[in-house]
Amino acid sequence: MGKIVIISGPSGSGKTTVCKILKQQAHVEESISVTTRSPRNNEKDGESYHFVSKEKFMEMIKNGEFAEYAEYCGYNYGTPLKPLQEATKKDIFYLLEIDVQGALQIKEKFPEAILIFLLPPNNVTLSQRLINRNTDKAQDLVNRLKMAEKELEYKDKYDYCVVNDDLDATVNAIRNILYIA
Ligand SMILES: Nc1ncnc2c1ncn2[C@@H]1O[C@H](COP(=O)(O)OP(=O)(O)OP(=O)(O)O)[C@@H](O)[C@H]1O
Repeated sequence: MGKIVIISGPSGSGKTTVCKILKQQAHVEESISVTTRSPRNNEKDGESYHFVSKEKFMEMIKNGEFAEYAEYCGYNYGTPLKPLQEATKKDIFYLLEIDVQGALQIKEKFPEAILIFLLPPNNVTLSQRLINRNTDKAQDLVNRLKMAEKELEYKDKYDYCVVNDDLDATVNAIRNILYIA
């Protein structure tokens, strides 16, 4: 049956980049999270995220529409429950690109979920990648880098840690994990 694969890691560690490549493969699908943050330049509603207002997000919590939800750098993020339940009935890998708080909530509800933590090669490279990405306001960028240190403390709770230095090597490492998991 479907396997839930959670990819976490500090902002800029490469989660989106890696998931985008992984989901090109057959039998790999990705959850679309709901968020109250604004879309980045290249992001379309319903593709990268479902972008909603704070009020709508709170209503969705009240209606039990999330498998997990968390606040990250001042914005809300949640994983829709229904598609996740559907995915577990299909013979696929279902990727969740979520933060450490959300990951642990899912692991509690779905203990068979595979938790992968993506690490940057080092702090300088992480900052450089976020600066080069050029998608965040200066304050958001500072907040994301501050959060990185805290998030790294959770890495030992994960089943696997992968250092995202060379992108191809990272993707191959994750493919290998999924075949053996
Ligand atoms: N292995 C790599 N080598 C060089 N650059 C990379 C690598 N992986 C990702 N990047 C680049 O680093 C930047 C951050 O990657 P990405 O947006 O995937 O991170 P993220 O973890 O999803 O961040 P966020 O949590 O903020 O969404 C992007 O510009 C991406 O192209």
